[in-house]
Amino acid sequence: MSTYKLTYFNARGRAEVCRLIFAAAGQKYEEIRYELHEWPSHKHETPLGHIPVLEYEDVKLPQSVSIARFLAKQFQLAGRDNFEQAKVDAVGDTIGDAMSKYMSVRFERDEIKRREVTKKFLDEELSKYLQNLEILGKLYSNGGPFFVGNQLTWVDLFFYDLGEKLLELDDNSLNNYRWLRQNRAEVEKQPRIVAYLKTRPKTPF
Ligand SMILES: N[C@@H](CCC(=O)N[C@@H](CS)C(=O)NCC(=O)O)C(=O)O
Repeated sequence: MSTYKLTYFNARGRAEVCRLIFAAAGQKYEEIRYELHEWPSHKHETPLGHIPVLEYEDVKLPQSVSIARFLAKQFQLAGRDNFEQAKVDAVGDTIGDAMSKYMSVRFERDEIKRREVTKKFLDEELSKYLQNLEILGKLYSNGGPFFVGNQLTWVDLFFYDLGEKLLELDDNSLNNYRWLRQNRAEVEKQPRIVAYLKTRPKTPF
């Protein structure tokens, strides 16, 4: 049995940051990927009725960002000291805000409304999140390509994932954000990430 078991849909969604952390750490884990129709009969097995859930030491941990932070600390991807971790968290919370907004837009059930909110998100709302992320990147990166302290942390992986989602929505969405594009390019060069991206299951979102 693996030390870590991650349960989510057969999708990247909110679990992909955790999978990227496992990949960057070279850590093996067990994975359950539910198809949508399988989920209702498993919902009651989770602490809060939603996924992702990480099982560790026979305990189930919900909340994607809490799981990501825990894994990052386990694998030294959270920042080298307390203050670096605070900077990493400030970036992570800013990405989290953008991710929550993206999720509400992308998975709006009513199709007409979804088109409206997607347009508003892309035309009016997204730029503030991305500008804020560039500000933090330039502030904490010491001139390097990673968000904090010249080394890869989980928030570089978190932004890699958010960026992929944004580019799926609009392939011009990162055009005005050179620092953020370079940050993603650097993540994409990491050998373990290269290997993971090549072999991960292909899913629509
Ligand atoms: N804040 C939670 C949100 C979790 C969440 O809403 N998960 C969705 C999938 S992305 C889910 O479980 N949906 C099925 C349901 O609520 O029944 C997190 O970040 O993990």
